[in-house]
Amino acid sequence: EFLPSFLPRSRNNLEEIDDICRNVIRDMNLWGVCVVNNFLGTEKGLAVLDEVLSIHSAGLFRDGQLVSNKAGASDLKTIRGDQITWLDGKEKNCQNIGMLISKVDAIIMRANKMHNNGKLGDYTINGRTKAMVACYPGYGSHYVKHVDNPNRDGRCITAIYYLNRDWDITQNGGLLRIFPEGWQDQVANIEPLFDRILFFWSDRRNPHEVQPAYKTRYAITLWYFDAEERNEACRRYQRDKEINSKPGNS
Ligand SMILES: Cc1cc(NC(=O)CCC(=O)O)nc(C)c1Br
Ligand SMILES: [Fe+3]
Repeated sequence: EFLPSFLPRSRNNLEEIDDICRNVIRDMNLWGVCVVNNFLGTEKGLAVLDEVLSIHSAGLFRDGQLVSNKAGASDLKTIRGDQITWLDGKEKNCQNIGMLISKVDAIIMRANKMHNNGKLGDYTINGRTKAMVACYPGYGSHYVKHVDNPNRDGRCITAIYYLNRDWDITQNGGLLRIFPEGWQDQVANIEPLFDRILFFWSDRRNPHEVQPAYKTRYAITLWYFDAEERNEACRRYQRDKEINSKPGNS
């Protein structure tokens, strides 16, 4: 319907981006972890979910690694971990995933500029991985406790967008538990709720695990690079490759 022009414009998305940036900067510098709910709004969130569901039903997810179940060797049944696929968001029928990626980029790049002369947590962020779309198929699939970037591969921030509607953690499991360094014995229990995005430092400060999920659980992950750490990792990789390619080396 026609809206009289004198009505206040809805908060434009730059104001919204600024608000989110301030939250991200504060929480990352205070806790190393930041949760933002209602990131895209229901309608756009559902559009992203639809694209992920159609990718999944098209069988484009690579089977996740096999993890032996808790019963150990006795019971040979193995449980698939997460199934994943990598997207840059420009593929056909992925425009909403592409819009999500652009919004996360806008937040990270703006937060990077806003905070003490262009550094977020003393990082200079200049790139990221493709988007990793992950699906935990349920039936107890989980992800063991790990650190995303234990050996300075260049990744400084992990961003995970969750797509799970009507998620009941008591029935469906799939809790992400982070054990932030410096929090003493406190842990961060993150429910993988629809339209929620989570940011955390990718290095050893944030070991985390996904507890067994009993309903299909979707997430889209982006990892952002720190320029210096990434360049150093690439130089190390090149050097190792040269050393290993010389005759007589292992
Ligand atoms: C493939 C891969 C997946 C993940 N995912 C999570 O940690 C789960 C987070 C969540 O879905 O809540 N992490 C690493 C370091 C690799 Br590699
Ligand atoms: Fe991880």
